[in-house]
Amino acid sequence: MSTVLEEIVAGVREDLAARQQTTSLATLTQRAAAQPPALDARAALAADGPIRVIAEVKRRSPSKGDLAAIADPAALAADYAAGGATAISVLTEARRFGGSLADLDAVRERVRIPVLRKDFMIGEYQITEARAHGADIILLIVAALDDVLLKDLYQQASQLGMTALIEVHNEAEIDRAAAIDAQVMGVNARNLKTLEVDRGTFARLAPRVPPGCVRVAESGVRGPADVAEYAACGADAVLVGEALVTGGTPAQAVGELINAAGAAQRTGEVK
Ligand SMILES: O=P(O)(O)OC[C@@H](O)[C@@H](O)c1c[nH]c2ccccc12
Repeated sequence: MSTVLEEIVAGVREDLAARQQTTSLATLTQRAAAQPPALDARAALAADGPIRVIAEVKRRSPSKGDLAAIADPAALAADYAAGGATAISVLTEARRFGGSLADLDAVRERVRIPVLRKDFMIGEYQITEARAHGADIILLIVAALDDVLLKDLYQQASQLGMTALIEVHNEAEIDRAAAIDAQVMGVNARNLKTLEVDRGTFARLAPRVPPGCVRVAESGVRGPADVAEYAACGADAVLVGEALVTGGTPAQAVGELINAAGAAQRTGEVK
């Protein structure tokens, strides 16, 4: 039986093949070269402060189904930025998450903070495509890549000036990410093979993340208390989708997450 991750990647592969028929890599390379340089997302995520929030534009998910219609992704991203988000994550996967490159374009045009293209990257075409559409950060999911491809895509992203958020879910994946000298690691509380969420994953794995590497806690944040907990366990940043798109007041919601981490830090909870 195939895992959820394998099923998602199979769909991504088909959609990718269709795009490759309509837009050549040479065209994307030209468009990427015409973009303003990528913003330094690593520095932004490593900056001082209680916690950095990467706020996600997420319409639906394989685990939860429809979350929010998001008719105007750029307006949502602007709200996130106004609330103090450090970066915006835009899901571009269409089949399971309802995203698109058009969403990425719209968000890129509106905000001046780093933008993450959140997708299932399986080849160099998508990395160039991300830069051509103005992304500053790409996601590389260790569980979806072999070591050779992981390293190739990581190097390509670096050459294009982008930051790679390397996503891990267990000890072995942290070691594989460390082997390519990952500078920004995202510990996903959701197992993409089963979609199960375990909020203890970050606390358990954080000590194994190499020092100097920016630590991002991904998924499962229900509200301020969960962010305070992630911050207390040493997260530099949190990546939040569902709680922000279903909350109704995104700018305020982002502010509350940041304040919760700040309050935890002031009362000495942060280790
Ligand atoms: O909606 P949540 O539970 O706040 O999760 C956000 C984000 O971490 C999640 O969307 C995510 C993390 N890694 C991914 C990889 C692919 C697709 C989605 C994801």
